[in-house]
This record gives sequence, structure tokens and C-alpha cells, in this order.
Amino acid sequence: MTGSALVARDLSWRVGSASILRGVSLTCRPGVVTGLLGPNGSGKTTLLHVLAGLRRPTEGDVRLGTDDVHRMRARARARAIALVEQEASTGVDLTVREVVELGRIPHRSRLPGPDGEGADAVDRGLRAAQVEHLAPRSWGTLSGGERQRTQLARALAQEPEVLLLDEPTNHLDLRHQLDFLSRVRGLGLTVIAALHDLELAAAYCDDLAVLDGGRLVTHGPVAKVLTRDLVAEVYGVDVTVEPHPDLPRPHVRWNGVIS
Ligand SMILES: Nc1ncnc2c1ncn2[C@@H]1O[C@H](COP(=O)(O)OP(=O)(O)OP(=O)(O)O)[C@@H](O)[C@H]1O
Repeated sequence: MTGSALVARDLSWRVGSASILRGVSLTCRPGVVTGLLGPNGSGKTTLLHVLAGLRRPTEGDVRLGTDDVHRMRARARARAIALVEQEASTGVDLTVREVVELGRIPHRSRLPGPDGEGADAVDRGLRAAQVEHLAPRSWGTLSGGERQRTQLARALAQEPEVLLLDEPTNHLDLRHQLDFLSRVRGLGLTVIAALHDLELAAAYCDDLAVLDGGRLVTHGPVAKVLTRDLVAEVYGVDVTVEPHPDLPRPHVRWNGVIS
């Protein structure tokens, strides 16, 4: 799998009189993990939905290579871009394997039926997300973290070029958080992940894009973006950003809310 650059140009999304995204221009580099940061309500989920082609921007466009994402046929778009949402529901009670097989739908010429490579891709997805042992289990019986990993397996079975993740670790224990993000890094895909944990963002992202009030405040390599001033301005929290004592990355220590 290889990634492609995803380029958003001057995106706005309005609903009624509310401007939820305001002139967001962002180039997500191919094969790079971009962390999408910002306080609650800053527009992260909305931006991911627009980038995924699920929401049409009021202004601006999104390009994947030479394709305009919002003009692509839905199946072609689903082969190229996978989205893992914060809370996914299947509607009907499926097994874990059947949920992961849903990722193959955009690759099938007819339904139902096998799609050649499909079974292998499903197996790879189950393995990569560490849910192989859950394959026969009913989705309805899974824990929150198991559901999150199953949704990653579904997205990987889709074999996309771009993987969009909305708070992908919010149900995971610490070990699974670290494992999940290091596996995502190893995929070589163009990844955009909305994250709340600045330490995880520093550890697993190459680039950070920061939203506030629907505007892109800054975008660039982690070491340039993640500063005390930025966190104070956007989150209203005093932090110390220092070199990690043992690892080649920044370490973020919070000191308290700025009153
Ligand atoms: N369909 C809609 N109608 C009205 N307002 C909306 C709609 N969708 C989103 N919003 C508003 O847009 C803002 C941004 O929402 P969004 O879910 O994108 O934020 P977020 O950064 O993902 O937040 P969180 O960190 O809390 O998940 C919020 O104020 C939300 O209430």
C-alpha cells in the first residue's frame, strides 16, 4: 500500500448561519501521519468528514492526486479513502469477520460474492488490528476497545491510500493505544488522525494540523508546531514542552489551566 497526498483548498462548511470550517487549506503529505488537534467543537470531525467526501464543502475542494474527492464515484472514493469514526454501529448483528468484510464492498463487482484478493485482505486487516481471535464473535458483545480495533481492521481491509481516524484511541488501554498508533505508522499510508492526547500526537505523528474555531491555526512538523505558546493559545493550558529524556521526541508536561 502506498499513500497519496490529500490536498484541501480553502475549505468552508456552513450549516444555517454557523460557519463550522473557515477557509481551511491543508496538504497532507503522502505516507505521512498527520495529527489533527484542536479543542472540543473546533471542527476536527467535520473536517475529516469533508476530507472523506461524506460532506460537501460549502466552498473549496479536496484533491487526492488529480482527483476531486467530491466528484469521484462513491465506490472509487471508498477504495481510496477509509474513515474510522468515533462511534461506529453496524445496525444489524454481524460477526467481527463480517464487519471487517464490509471493507471489501468497494472492491466487489457484484454483491454478494468474493472479490479474489478479498479474503486475504480481510485476514491481513484482522491480524494488523489484533482482532483475529475475535473473528467469530458477535459485534454486539465487543468492548469499546475491541470495537475500535475491529473498525481499524475494516478500514485496512478496504486497502485505502488514505486513512482518516477520528479519535482512534479513545477506548483503548495504554498498551493498545501505543500498539495501535505504531501499527498505523507502519502502514505507509497517508494518515490523518484526530487526537486529544498531545503526548501521543508528539510520539506518533510526523506533522500536526491545529484547528481552533473552524480555522487552521498552524500546520507543520511536530517539533515546530507543538509549543508552549500554541497550547496556551488554543487550549488555554500551560504546558512545558521539552526534549524527552530517553526518546528522540518532545515530551509534553501540563502545569495547569490558564485562568
Ligand atoms: N450538522 C450540524 N449542525 C449544527 N452544528 C454542527 C453540525 N455538525 C457539527 N456542528 C457543530 O460544529 C462544531 C464542530 O463540530 P466537530 O464535531 O467537527 O468538532 P470536533 O473538533 O470534532 O469536536 P470534539 O473534539 O468535541 O469531538 C461544533 O460546535 C458542533 O456542534
